[in-house]
Amino acid sequence: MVAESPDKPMIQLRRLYRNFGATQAVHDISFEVAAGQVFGYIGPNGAGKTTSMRILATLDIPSYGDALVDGFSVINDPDRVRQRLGFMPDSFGTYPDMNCIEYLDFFARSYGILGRNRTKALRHTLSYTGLDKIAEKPIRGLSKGMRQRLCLGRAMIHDPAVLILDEPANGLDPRARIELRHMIRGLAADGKTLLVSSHILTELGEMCDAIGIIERGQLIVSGSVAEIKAKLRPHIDVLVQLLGGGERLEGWLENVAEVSHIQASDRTVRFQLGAPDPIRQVQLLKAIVDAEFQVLEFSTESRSLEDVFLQITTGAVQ
Ligand SMILES: Nc1ncnc2c1ncn2[C@@H]1O[C@H](COP(=O)(O)OP(=O)(O)OP(=O)(O)O)[C@@H](O)[C@H]1O
Repeated sequence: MVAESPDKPMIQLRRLYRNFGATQAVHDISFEVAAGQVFGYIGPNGAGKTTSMRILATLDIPSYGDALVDGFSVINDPDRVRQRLGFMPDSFGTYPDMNCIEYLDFFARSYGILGRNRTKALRHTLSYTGLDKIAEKPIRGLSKGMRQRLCLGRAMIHDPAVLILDEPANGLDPRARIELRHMIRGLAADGKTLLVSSHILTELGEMCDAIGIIERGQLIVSGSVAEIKAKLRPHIDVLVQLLGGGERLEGWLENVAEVSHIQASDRTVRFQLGAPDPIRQVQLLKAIVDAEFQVLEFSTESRSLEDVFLQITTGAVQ
């Protein structure tokens, strides 16, 4: 099942609130995820990610506001939401004595998938998650990575248009993380819409079309990774490598508008340029070359996602 219109929002949070006594676990969160997009939901422990995901998965109800999946409200139409949504929780119960195929078959039956369709769904899920070679292995013998795959398989067995994955990369080794990233991008390429949480921004940055950063129940910032970086980056860092004359370039740059924080040695000059506009960078490079500095390399250094995350969040938990 995939969405018909590519621009249609498949996930919508509309002014969502969830209080537990005095704790405002989710406080006025709104965002949308368009069909076929991967949205990274990032925040420190206790930020409110699981609470909002559980509401989307119809396992909890909001104190105020609404959440919609494919246009259906979790409050008014939870059954339709469940048909369209697969949820992979951050901790999950597996049955150690069952094998992979029995486990997936159990969930396929629970979704009412019958006969040939069930055989097809099982075959597709086992092959997609790479579990086909160990389909008959008991769950108790599976590695953490294989268990995560099995749980993803369980979430996708009924071919939902939307997948909600709560910290799927948690505890995985680097190879398993890369494989997970490929599976997530593959699902998006097949037209699925995904909401994926993590408390590590770099884990998600590269695989997401957009991200939202949540802290203490509030969405602090959302948008594409590039947009968020640009929003938070009033300057760019420039590195110039020269054949020599770095100190002379330092003196020259002191008279250039929007240049600051210059650090120079004979062959290397670093500085900040207060305009992220690429045209300005091209003009500056041309001016440096025209002034007869022997430039070997002119590069801009992009700030890491970790830096961006640290700048946005205060690390506060409740
Ligand atoms: N059932 C509950 N009863 C009381 N408080 C709760 C309940 N569920 C969550 N909370 C509180 O709500 C806040 C948000 O928790 P939530 O699990 O949504 O955060 P999270 O971002 O998913 O964190 P983590 O990364 O640790 O899973 C926390 O302060 C948590 O203690």
